[in-house]
Amino acid sequence: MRFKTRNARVIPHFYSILYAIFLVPFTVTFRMTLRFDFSIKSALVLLVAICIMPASLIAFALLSYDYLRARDAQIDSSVMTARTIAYSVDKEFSSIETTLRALATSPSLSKKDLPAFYAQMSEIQSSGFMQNLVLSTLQGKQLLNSGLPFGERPPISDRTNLRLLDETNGPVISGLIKDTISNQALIAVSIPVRRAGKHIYNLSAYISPNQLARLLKQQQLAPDWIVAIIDSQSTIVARTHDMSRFSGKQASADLLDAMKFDNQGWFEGTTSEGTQVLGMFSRSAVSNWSVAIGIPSASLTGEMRKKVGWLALAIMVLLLSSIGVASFVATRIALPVRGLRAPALALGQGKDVVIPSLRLKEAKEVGAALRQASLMLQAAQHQATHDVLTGLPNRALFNDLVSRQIAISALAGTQFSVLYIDLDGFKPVNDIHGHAAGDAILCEVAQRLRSEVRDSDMSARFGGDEFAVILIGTPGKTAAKIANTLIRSVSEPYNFKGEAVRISASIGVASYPESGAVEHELLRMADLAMYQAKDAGKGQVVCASASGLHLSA
Ligand SMILES: Nc1nc2c(ncn2[C@@H]2O[C@H](COP(=O)(O)OP(=O)(O)OP(=O)(O)O)[C@@H](O)[C@H]2O)c(=O)[nH]1
Repeated sequence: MRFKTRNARVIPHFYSILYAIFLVPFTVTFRMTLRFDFSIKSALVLLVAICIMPASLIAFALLSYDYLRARDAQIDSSVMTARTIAYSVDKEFSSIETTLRALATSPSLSKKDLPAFYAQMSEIQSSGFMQNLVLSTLQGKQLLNSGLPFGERPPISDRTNLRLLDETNGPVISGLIKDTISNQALIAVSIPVRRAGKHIYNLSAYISPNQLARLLKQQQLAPDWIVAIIDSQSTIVARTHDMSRFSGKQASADLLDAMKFDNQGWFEGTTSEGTQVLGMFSRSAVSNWSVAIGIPSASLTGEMRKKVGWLALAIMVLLLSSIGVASFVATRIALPVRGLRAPALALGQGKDVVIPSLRLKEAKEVGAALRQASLMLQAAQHQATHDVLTGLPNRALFNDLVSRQIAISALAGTQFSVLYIDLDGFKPVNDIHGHAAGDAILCEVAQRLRSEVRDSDMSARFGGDEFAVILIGTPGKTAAKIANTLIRSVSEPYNFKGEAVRISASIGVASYPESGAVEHELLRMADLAMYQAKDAGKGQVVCASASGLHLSA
């Protein structure tokens, strides 16, 4: 037998709840990730929360489901218990009826031998099972009462069951009746005594409600369960708790409401003393008496509350420890990633990229890529500003240096000179010894020029067989002397595959500020001077001064 319970209403929604548990957080998170920038830490913490929260909610849902199932089982078994107790009550009444029916057939009664019949009644009463037995007329006048000495009668007639006994063959069970002899509330079980089909007497047995309370005790019910036996008039007859207080009172309103339409079932409400209970009841179809069981809600949900408490604690610990681990991992990831900021900025500024110690594989890979990019950038920059063959600075870098030096010298009031160098007789080297020989000699020329000037000066190759030198802080005269030194150096023979190769150089000298105050003017003057040196027969030095171009001795 199943009862309609809350659980039954919950189960159809169970899968929708699970669906919502998973769908809602994931949708929210997905939208958040689209909208906001996350730090590694917040992303990991969020991830942990997303992983743990649905599992936690499922655990709570399963716990609730488990509780509802357990409550269902409790309801079913408690209704069965109520039915069993109601059956025991019926059996009690049935046993009394059997005794009464046997007594009603007594030959003493047929012979109207009332003393002998009284003796029989007394004997049954002395068994202790019944409070007393009464033989009365159809009008309710007591003829014999086993609770009184033979011949004595109570002052008031009991007419409780008379009308019913007239209509039925019994037994008729009264509610609680005030016994005029013992002054106790008792229950009367009455049958009609018939002879030749004629109703001649009524025979009743009175039992105490304690007799029924004993039945409750025999059931070994949980001590906090409040169990009551209720008569057909909804009056509490016996009870496990506070019987003296509630016996003879109406059952609680909640129980009466629940019993209005069903013979058995359950309800949630309060008992007569106001305890919140989960109540189960069963009404006997034979006697119309009921048994109600009230399980205090506190004891029913106590275990559930304990489990929920432990689960909440476990989830809290899991969540906090996971967030702690996530934070630690996030820091381990974020530190190396942040450590790449400085190298990236250095790369952008064209500075040396120094990769710090990064304890993360991916960050190390990015660091290595930054270093590689830095080297490639440096190589590209070198290529853009240097001559590929000789490695000397090219014209662009040289011009740039001249511009800067003009600015510096203008401020400092110093001088410097620029030498334009064009090799003499270089073409025949290519023609006679080949292009490779020409290349080797160009490199050697570069080397000689570099070695003849200071580190603070700079030699450059402009292309072909054209070179240039800037001499920092050097006035024109000194520059002319150095130019002659350079011609001597360049004119030294070159050894190419055992052969001595000879070339020379023509040099034009221009000095700042004498020959020009701006870069292009200064360089143009050096160029003109160099052509003048060529025209003067090569292997010469010509200086450009304010007064014109002069051959240097
Ligand atoms: N091997 C080699 N030769 C080059 C390179 N660049 C230019 N040349 C050659 O250098 C020569 C320069 O020409 P010129 O300056 O007229 O030759 P030159 O014999 O020095 O002439 P003068 O200056 O009048 O003495 C040309 O033959 C170019 O082909 C280079 O990178 N390597």
